[in-house]
Amino acid sequence: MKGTVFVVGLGLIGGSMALAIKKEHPEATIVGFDINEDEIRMARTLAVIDEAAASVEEGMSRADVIILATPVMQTEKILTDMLTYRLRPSVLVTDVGSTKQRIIEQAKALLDQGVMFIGGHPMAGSHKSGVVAAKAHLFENAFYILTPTEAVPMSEVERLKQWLKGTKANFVILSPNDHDRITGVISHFPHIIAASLVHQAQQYESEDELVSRLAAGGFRDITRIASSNPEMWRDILIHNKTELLSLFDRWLAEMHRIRSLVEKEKSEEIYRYFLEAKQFRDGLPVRTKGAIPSFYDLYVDVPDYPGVISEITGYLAQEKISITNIRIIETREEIYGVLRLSFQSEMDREKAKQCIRAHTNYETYEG
Ligand SMILES: NC(=O)c1ccc[n+]([C@@H]2O[C@H](COP(=O)([O-])OP(=O)(O)OC[C@H]3O[C@@H](n4cnc5c(N)ncnc54)[C@H](O)[C@@H]3O)[C@@H](O)[C@H]2O)c1
Ligand SMILES: O=C(O)C(=O)C[C@]1(C(=O)O)C=C[C@@H](O)C=C1
Repeated sequence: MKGTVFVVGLGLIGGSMALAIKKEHPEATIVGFDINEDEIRMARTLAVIDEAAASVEEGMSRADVIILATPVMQTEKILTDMLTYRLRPSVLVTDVGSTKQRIIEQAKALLDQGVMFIGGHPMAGSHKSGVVAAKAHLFENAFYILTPTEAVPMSEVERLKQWLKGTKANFVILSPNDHDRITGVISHFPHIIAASLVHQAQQYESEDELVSRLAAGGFRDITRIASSNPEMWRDILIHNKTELLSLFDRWLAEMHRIRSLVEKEKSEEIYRYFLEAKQFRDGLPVRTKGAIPSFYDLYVDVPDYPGVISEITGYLAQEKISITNIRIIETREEIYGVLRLSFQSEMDREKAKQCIRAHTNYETYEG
């Protein structure tokens, strides 16, 4: 598609969106703006944007699509400022913020002026920030939630999806309330827990400096997200306050429940507590990232050492099992990578699973 896409906020998500759009629509012009001039310079050096705008207002005046990719409190402010800007009549405006209710509330004034605003949230990311961490494939196979209001015709939602096709994400439409309730449970509250675990370890560290030196795999896995951008998370907590307050109450009740089981040494119940959590966790489609699992995919947890891919493909070749696609989709900190192998049929996938199990002790999962 031809046109000018203006990205405000050239960080991890804004940069990744710019790259994904350019990949699918090379004829589009990507214009960017960031309050941090270093990010603009870096975005140009890395060819994430074609041009830098002189200001938010200047960039918006020539845009066919506007993507707000700033922390959510900044997005709210920009939405207010936009009310006085001169925009193209057919402009499509969207955001990528992790919360939706407050953003949509703010965007109502813009919608009242006839500007097509569609709230958005690509549900993939990282604890890293800044344009240097941006990747064109960041959102591939992830959920991408859209929260159009009734004022937005479906044809405009389809137009936005066409622009965002390069993300290769699975679009899902939700109400802003449902969005904030669900993301509160599976994203926002877990970030609070991760940060609180780090705080707890830090307090113990003052008593014994061995704490951080011994902090190993489990602690690192569960606290990775505590390394995320504090400004972004401060804004999210304030925006989703109501949901989070009720989650705090439920979490405290949950902690009291397990605390009491431990206090009373209820061994059978403690076992069940972990078993039920394991069963639910193991059933999550974690490795596919997205809504629609690709068929005949097999995921293999592989240790991160050179030659491991050729080792696995070698075993499969010996048994004449052909692979249609192979990809490392995720690297867990330092220990494992996840290898995604795709097959033409269910039978091939089953044979591959047996073959890998026979030759290695790597865990395999279906999508
Ligand atoms: N990081 C994730 O995992 C993730 C995933 C999905 C959505 N989001 C959402 O995406 C948005 C951006 O997050 P990110 O991870 O890219 O953060 P980031 O820190 O990497 O990038 C944000 C950028 O916005 C710029 N910025 C801040 N205020 C600005 C303003 N007023 N005008 C112009 N630029 C401004 C900052 O300088 C920074 O470069 C947030 O709303 C966040 O909630 C984040
Ligand atoms: O992988 C991570 O580091 C993330 O925290 C990504 C994550 C999430 O909670 O899943 C963070 C915030 C977003 O709004 C969407 C995705």
